[in-house]
Amino acid sequence: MKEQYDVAIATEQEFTTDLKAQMTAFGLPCTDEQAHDFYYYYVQLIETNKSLNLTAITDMHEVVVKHIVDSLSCYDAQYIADGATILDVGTGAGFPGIPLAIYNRTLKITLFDSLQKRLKFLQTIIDELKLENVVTLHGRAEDMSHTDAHRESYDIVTSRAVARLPILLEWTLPYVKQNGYFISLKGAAYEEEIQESPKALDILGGTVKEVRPISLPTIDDKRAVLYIQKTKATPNKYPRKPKDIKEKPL
Ligand SMILES: C[S@@+](CC[C@H](N)C(=O)[O-])C[C@H]1O[C@@H](n2cnc3c(N)ncnc32)[C@H](O)[C@@H]1O
Repeated sequence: MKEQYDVAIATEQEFTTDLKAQMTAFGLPCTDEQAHDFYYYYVQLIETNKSLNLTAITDMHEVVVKHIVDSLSCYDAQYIADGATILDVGTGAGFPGIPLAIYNRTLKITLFDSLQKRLKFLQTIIDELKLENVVTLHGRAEDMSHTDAHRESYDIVTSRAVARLPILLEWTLPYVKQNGYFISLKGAAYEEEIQESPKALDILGGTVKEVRPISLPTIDDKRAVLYIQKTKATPNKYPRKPKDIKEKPL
């Protein structure tokens, strides 16, 4: 933890210059207002990380590229229309939900996590940045989709770094409205994970519409965004009990 206490916080000018450069390199223009909001989020992330485990990434440039630009790498109006309802499953410190909410304030985003402390941190960001388009939801992904308020209720579900794809599909697809999308932000093993998933996709009603390899500015690693459409209803018995999902993935 000592290291985290010593992390230097960049000035707003340093942060904004880098953020705008990396977002432009990725093809996403960034306004001054958005940059200002992202700076506030970055500072709070680093400050709060001293007492609450939020992220292992604390270097300013890495926060810009690996958290902010990476979160926005899934943003595409072809899939994410203005005003869309989005559930971010396993949002943690708010990725990709908060960057999407700052980038497009018409999106109606629910930040969902099983850890209340992280949601409390996110509520302070929501309040301070007046993100009227964002709410938090506390619970387990496997439980809440059995309630009428949440089942097949979201245009889009997003998730980054939460579970392997066959498990994640059982957690997320029940929340997606028919014809909506589950958008999965994945790391190096994405091809292997897709190969593990045909049975889960078939049972749960998902179809892989696009696998988009992502190349982030200034770093050389393998990642992709998967756009998975909900093409038929998920049978009511899914998701199964947490133990069955983990021990017997579809
Ligand atoms: C590795 S973090 C990833 C956080 C964030 N999405 C990111 O990319 O930085 C995984 C998050 O998923 C949450 N999580 C794990 N299992 C969950 C479940 N069954 N239901 C809801 N959230 C869960 C954890 O509390 C944690 O905040």
